[in-house]
Amino acid sequence: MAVNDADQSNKSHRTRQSGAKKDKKKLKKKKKQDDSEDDQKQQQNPKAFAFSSSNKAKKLQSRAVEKEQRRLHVPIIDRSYGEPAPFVVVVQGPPQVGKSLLIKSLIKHYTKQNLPEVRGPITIVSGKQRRLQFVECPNDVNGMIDAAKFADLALLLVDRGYGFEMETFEFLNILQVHGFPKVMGVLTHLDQFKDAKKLRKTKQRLKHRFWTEIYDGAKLFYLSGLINGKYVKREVHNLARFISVMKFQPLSWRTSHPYVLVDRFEDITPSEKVHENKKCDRKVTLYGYLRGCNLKKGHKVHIAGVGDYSLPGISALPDPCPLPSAAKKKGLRDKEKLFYAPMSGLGDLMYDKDAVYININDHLVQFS
Ligand SMILES: Nc1nc2c(ncn2[C@@H]2O[C@H](COP(=O)(O)OP(=O)(O)OP(=O)(O)O)[C@@H](O)[C@H]2O)c(=O)[nH]1
Repeated sequence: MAVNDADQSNKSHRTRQSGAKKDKKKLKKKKKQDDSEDDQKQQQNPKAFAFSSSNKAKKLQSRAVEKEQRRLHVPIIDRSYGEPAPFVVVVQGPPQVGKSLLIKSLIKHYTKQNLPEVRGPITIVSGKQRRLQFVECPNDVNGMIDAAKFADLALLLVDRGYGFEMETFEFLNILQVHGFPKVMGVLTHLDQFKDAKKLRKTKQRLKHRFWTEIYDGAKLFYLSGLINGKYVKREVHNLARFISVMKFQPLSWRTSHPYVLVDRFEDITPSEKVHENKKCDRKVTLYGYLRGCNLKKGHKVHIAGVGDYSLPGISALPDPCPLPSAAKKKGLRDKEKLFYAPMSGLGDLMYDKDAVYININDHLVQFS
């Protein structure tokens, strides 16, 4: 039978209501929709690099904070090799507060030797791996500025009778300029308090004043008075112990610049030249431990309070106060050297550029 194409009426397409074909179609449709949404998003370009999920944002944020903290806590590497130079303990305070007496008491504790007077840096061995150099800070601003540059630990002496004085605040401000070293407070003249309650109150007040100046919990020691003209042994022992185990952080400026704390100097200008002209140019040799980094011949150096000079020469000398282990290794002496204070006139070995001097006590010398 012939059928006219135009007359033919087809059943309209019935979309599948169930079965595999229906699922396939559904998936296809969904995919198409997603793609068009993505296209739309790309076209809109929501803020470039911004997060779209809050979880991701939280993770990113905490990671950034962690990274920053890690950067802040990177240990500063002490690049010095060999034995570390002695740590410098600067004893600072207003006049007559007891600076010399404290240094003498500490030296007595560490070395069992009596120091007649405090002049220049005094080097001692305080432990197997540690040497300390005690310096009394002068009572003028220039002296304080110099001391602030080389101090690894500053002992701030405070007379309880007067409380904190100008000198202490001045010194604290100066310390801030040059990189803050460790700071400890020491209260003296506490024996002048007769009333125990008043003493306790004053201690509290001064402690809180000290904390507001430095930081909450800064260490403050008390020296309760004198026994036979010396501080109480137990208190000095505690203070010495604290200094011996203290951790010193290398300050970044200092580790990148060479500096020397001179513990002895010698004028080597020929005497005829000085006789001829008292104001002639002098040649002076300076002795001390080199800190920071290496120093070279010809370097320009600044001598505090004097001026700028260039170094005509530099030479390494044997350590006048070696650590016990090093002294033993070299097999020079059985007795460990514990003490070196050339300007105060103590110490039994003295190294010069071209000679070594040995001090022998008079009672040990026998003449025949
Ligand atoms: N009663 C009492 N006297 C003390 C105390 N501390 C120090 N002195 C005395 O204070 C005087 C001064 O002590 P020094 O050690 O010479 O003080 P200084 O700070 O070195 O003094 P200058 O170098 O002149 O600034 C000495 O006679 C000490 O005996 C203390 O806690 N109680």
